[in-house]
Amino acid sequence: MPITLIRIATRESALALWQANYVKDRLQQAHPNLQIELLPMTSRGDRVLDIPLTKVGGKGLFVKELEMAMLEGRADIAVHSMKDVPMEFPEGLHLPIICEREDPRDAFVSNHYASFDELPQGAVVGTSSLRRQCQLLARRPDLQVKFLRGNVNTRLAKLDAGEYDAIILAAAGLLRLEMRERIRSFLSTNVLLPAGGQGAVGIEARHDSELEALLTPLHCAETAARLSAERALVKRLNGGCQVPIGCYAELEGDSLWLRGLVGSPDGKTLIHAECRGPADNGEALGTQLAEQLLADGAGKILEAI
Ligand SMILES: NCc1[nH]cc(CCC(=O)O)c1CC(=O)O
Repeated sequence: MPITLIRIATRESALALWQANYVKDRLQQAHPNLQIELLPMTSRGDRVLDIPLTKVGGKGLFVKELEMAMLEGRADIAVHSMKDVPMEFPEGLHLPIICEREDPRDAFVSNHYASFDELPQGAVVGTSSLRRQCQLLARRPDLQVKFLRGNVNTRLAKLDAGEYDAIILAAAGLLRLEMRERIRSFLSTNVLLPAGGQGAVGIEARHDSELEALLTPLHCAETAARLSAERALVKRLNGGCQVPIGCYAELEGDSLWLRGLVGSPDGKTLIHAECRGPADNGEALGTQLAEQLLADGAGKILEAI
């Protein structure tokens, strides 16, 4: 029996729903006769959080629930923000598709200041990402970094309530939610190296060659090559989205240029490294750069977290 229906398990946050609908629309374009349904899933308790606080077997509760739905046959695929996707998959599941990357940069969002450089002495900046915190403090030790969690709309509401002079968010989330006007400026990757996978969406699925063939038109080989290097670096450093690791790969013809960074949360120590290598072996490149960061002292910083 050929596949006639694909069910997409998704979280219910605005961003998760946007991403699921994006995959749905693109799949529908590629296969007009295919039936595609969303299966929105409410998580216990912490559904308002973008970064799940509760970890189950090393994974966020959300990811676990989406995976259960696929393993139990209630859903066929799940759509993830690649920067939040774990490195390991349960038996029977894998991540065959990586879609074209949106803008990978972080965005400066403020109601009073046009750019990071305009922030006055001692300004309060909202982020709960150690990666952002360490890089911003390295540049501006006078700033006060203040805890900020929640989904994109929650974070913006807290900014608007006056709790922060500015907040830092992934540009991709704001662009997808049609909130480009909220972005006062983009932070260059030289100032703020993104998280591995930032801005890219991936599709997790059961092992099934027919399903995979249907999904193939959504795959972006260039994005996948870049992310293979970034994810290998993060994997070698045992990092998730809660650690102060930045990494970013760009294609230069057949070659990848990979930059990586590990920083102490106070921004006093930043370890940078970069390397170039063949684009068809990003994994080796990522591992190699992670080794270099470790040789330069990254291990000590990461152990202290
Ligand atoms: N960790 C939260 C998260 N996961 C994915 C995105 C959106 C951007 C993306 O897809 O990389 C965000 C929001 C943010 O970091 O501001």
